Amino acid sequence: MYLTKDEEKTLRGDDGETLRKMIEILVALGDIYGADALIPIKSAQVSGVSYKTIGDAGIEWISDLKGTVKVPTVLNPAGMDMNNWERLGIDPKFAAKQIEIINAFGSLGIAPKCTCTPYYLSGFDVQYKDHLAWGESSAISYANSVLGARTNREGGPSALAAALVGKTPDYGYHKVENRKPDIEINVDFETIGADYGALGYVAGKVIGSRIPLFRMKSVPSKDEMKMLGAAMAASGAVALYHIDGVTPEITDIDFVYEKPAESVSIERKDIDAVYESSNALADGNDIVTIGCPHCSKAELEQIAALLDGKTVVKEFWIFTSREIAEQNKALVDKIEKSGAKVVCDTCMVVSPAANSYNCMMVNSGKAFAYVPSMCGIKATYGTADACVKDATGEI
Ligand SMILES: C[C@@](O)(CCOP(=O)(O)O)CC(=O)O
Ligand code: SF4
Repeated sequence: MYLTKDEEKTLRGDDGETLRKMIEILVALGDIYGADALIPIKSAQVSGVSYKTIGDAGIEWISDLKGTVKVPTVLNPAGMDMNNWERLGIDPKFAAKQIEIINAFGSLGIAPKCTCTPYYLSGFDVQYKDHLAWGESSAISYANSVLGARTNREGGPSALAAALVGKTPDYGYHKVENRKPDIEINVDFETIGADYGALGYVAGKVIGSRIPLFRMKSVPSKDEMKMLGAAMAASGAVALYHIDGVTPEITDIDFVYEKPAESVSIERKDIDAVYESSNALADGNDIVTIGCPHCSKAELEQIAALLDGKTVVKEFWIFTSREIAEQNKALVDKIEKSGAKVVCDTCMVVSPAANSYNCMMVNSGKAFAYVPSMCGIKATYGTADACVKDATGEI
């Protein structure tokens, strides 16, 4: 891989041991995947933040690093709400470790913004064709597909290396020739709300790590595309998808591609089966969660309206970023008046808070895929409306 004189100096260790180690990671990745150079990135999002997922080895790795990130950088959700961790019953020993992790990232100049929806944050805007180094699979999918930006699926260390160096190796999804669709998915029926998470859950299993081109009857909103992409990245490994007539790259006349050779149709009954699989768990949900990925303002508005005048009869947690919660205090108050809890910086999957429950109801195809494996508890699937009805004891 070609390196500039300055990059060579960094690799020799002239800029210190941390930057030497960081550029070494980038060069190794570039060599493995055939990159010809390092390219500047506009922002980074570092996953591997929760003590639940990185443990003591992760703390040690981050704590050894010195320096300051060169681009705006945010963190993926941590294992707890950093301002209010007692509320969900987090063990103080876990909290101490989590605070240590956030402080270690802080000493590298990374603000404690812990979210999988960095694209909602002010000062973190993403433009079409921007190069990024993001780590969380739903955020990557949203950036590549809905925003038309360019990022590979970075692991925790490579996203942090890119943040500290300000560059990433130019391979994979950074190259336009690797962004062409290679499977067509036809969805010839109307879809709305949680249908998109169920569709992503079904489609991800068919697509694997390929790039789908959806032909859809309905036009999804950005929040619906967020749910579709998150689910496909969890049940499959989809990092980029196109929707005919909707997403920016496929509607760009300069984007040259051929009709994919393989074409698959997903039927309404495939989506219904996701909702229905939940009925098999007869003993009921003892907790309901929404916000995988983190809620937008519009999603908080929807939950607040659905909860209006009602009281929850079981734990109901709604996850969002701290910035969205702070910008929408009235909505948060409205939701919490019902007894539901709006929780920041963390989520149902990366926090240990839900581990002691038996069965969680979700409106997210991604959470539906991950809650059983990462929290060791059962999951049921329903619309936001059904989640609210379950939490308030109406069904
Ligand atoms: C499950 C996930 O959303 C969060 C956990 O990952 P991490 O601990 O932040 O690396 C990661 C992903 O799907 O990319
Ligand atoms: S599991 Fe869901 S809420 Fe948690 S970080 Fe991933 S996308 Fe976000």
